[in-house]
Amino acid sequence: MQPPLSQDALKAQVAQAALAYVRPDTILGVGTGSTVNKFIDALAASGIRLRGAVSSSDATTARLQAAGIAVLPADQVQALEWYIDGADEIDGQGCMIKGGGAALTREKIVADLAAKFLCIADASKRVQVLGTFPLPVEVIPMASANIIRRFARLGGQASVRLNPQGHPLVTDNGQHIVDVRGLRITAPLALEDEVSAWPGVVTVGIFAHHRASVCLLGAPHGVQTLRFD
Ligand SMILES: O=C(CO)[C@H](O)[C@H](O)COP(=O)(O)O
Repeated sequence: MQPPLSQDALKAQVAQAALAYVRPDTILGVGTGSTVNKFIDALAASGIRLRGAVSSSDATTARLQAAGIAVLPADQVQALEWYIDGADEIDGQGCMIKGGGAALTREKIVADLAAKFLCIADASKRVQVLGTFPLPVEVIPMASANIIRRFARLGGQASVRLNPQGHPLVTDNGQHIVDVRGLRITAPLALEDEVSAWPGVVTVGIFAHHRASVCLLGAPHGVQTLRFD
């Protein structure tokens, strides 16, 4: 009997499958994370030539450039057909929690440029209700204590994310991340709207307004395609 595929192998599988959505000579929005890294590697090895990519983080920019893919500034691109990114959780409507890699703000900005969002994830990310994964929120540091209190009133336990040195993690945008545990997100659109309106919130990691159009889910029996439009 074959040993079960590792999470890493499942990510590699969906990264490879995502190549079918890449049209040569177009501009692609590219997310952030270990699954996307595998996608960038697969794209580089595929020989598919892009006009360029719009990147969602400094880490992705570096990886794209190392792969010989031109990175175009987001403010010089009017529209994209596809944005390709991973997720920390995805529900049955294609709504997602994102931001485990602290790149949620630029991810949402690039996703907003795109007509369609292709989510690539291993099967462990598929959930019935969002919220087991701590919800990341990018915040302006002076607002974090108040935002933590606001989440407590909603029943969530929030804390500022620390870097390996024990200091608040600083995002590519110079801000902090608050991670919220204990929320059962049954109405993702409403919660995205509510938290987005709080003073000092830069971006909440609920992607309901920018939910996935298609999700390629890596499972032991192969890649499953979920369509949400
Ligand atoms: O939102 C993200 C980064 O901010 C990532 O898409 C998310 O954390 C999934 O990452 P991975 O592909 O490493 O599992």
